[in-house]
Amino acid sequence: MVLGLGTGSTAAFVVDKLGQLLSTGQLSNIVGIPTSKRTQEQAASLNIPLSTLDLHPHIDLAIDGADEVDPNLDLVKGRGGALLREKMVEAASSSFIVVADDSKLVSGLGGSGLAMPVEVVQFCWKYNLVRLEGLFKELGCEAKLRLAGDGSEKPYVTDNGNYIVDLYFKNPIKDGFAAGKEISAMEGVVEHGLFLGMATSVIVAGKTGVEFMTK
Ligand SMILES: O=C(CO)[C@H](O)[C@H](O)COP(=O)(O)O
Repeated sequence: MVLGLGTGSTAAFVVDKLGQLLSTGQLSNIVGIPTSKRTQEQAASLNIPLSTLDLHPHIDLAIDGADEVDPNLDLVKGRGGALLREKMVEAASSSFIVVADDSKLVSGLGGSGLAMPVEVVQFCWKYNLVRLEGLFKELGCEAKLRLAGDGSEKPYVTDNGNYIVDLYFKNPIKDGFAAGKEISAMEGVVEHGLFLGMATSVIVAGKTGVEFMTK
């Protein structure tokens, strides 16, 4: 079985569990396709066999976390910075299961007030930041370059050598597909964090237990 291995604090639990199941012999014959360098390092440290999309262009199942989940199982992903590889791996997967807690549930994407990331090339990133903010002006969008988070003014650099512009919306996005299309059409945009029509099911943990959301 070819498994897409997600990125983030939730996906890390999944990777840990896979490592444990492999080491106790409860699982065998799997190969993992990691969605970030972080996940690659974690999986390698647990002796999970790894490969690439080049060698395994068809993935059976991907498991990952999400930042926002709407009632249609459309997602915002990439606050962990791995959106490009996540989207490539998850788009190549026959099934894509999201694991999240109920704080991630929103009625409309962009509605959490937290970031919706867009990966952009480093060249003239400010030009694209201004264009992205202008695109969603009527939603009260504020665009910010993501920083490395080490207290410096250095930008965060993705595994692919790009920057991230985080979009903060005052109002949720009405038409995710139209928004995604417009963002992707911008020269210099590499990928955006709207994962639409991709999740097969979502496992949501809440105070009262675990709920399965399917289409
Ligand atoms: O998209 C992601 C990384 O790019 C993560 O899946 C998302 O940010 C959720 O992370 P966490 O499980 O830590 O809340």
